[in-house]
Amino acid sequence: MAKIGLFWGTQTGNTQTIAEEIQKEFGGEEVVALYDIASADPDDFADYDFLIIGCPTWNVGELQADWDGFFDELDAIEFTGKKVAYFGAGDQIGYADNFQDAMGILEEKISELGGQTVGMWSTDGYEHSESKALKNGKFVGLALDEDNQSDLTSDRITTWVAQLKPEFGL
Ligand SMILES: Cc1cc2nc3c(=O)[nH]c(=O)nc-3n(C[C@H](O)[C@H](O)[C@H](O)COP(=O)(O)O)c2cc1C
Repeated sequence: MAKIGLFWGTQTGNTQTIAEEIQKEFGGEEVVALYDIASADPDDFADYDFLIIGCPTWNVGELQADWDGFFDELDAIEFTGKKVAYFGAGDQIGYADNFQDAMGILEEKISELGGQTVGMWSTDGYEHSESKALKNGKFVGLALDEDNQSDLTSDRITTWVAQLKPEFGL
């Protein structure tokens, strides 16, 4: 069974594509199992000590619709003892005051529920002005911008996964 459960939601496909790239970078489906949050069950989370959560920000600072629908179900999940990494898709130019807010909203909630955040990411190379995804001057996870910096995505994923492997103890 895969060691990592990666739960993603998407509106226009970017986050699914990114999730598949992250899976590949970790070594494929034997290492990372993918779940569309639109059809995921809270019990699916119980199978993994290592989780990756992927959510784009929509509607000016909001969760993607399927994550929004799942949000209250998070309360039923035992996150204590789990290491949780986050990634998001956003638009730092079009939504500079709300860049990656969804990643921050999910990280705050899951941390309150006991999850231990790993995979923090530097803000170097970004031009946003405000974000709920910032903690101690860093993004709480991998911030990707397919609208303005898609050329950087592959390298960012490679670097982030290399950072995560030891953080997950893999
Ligand atoms: C109406 C609309 C609202 C958006 N709001 C935000 C936002 O508040 N913050 C942000 O960082 N990106 C925002 N975005 C950008 C999307 O998050 C970005 O295009 C992302 O790649 C979409 O991912 P998806 O294809 O997985 O749904 C918005 C895009 C649209 C069209």
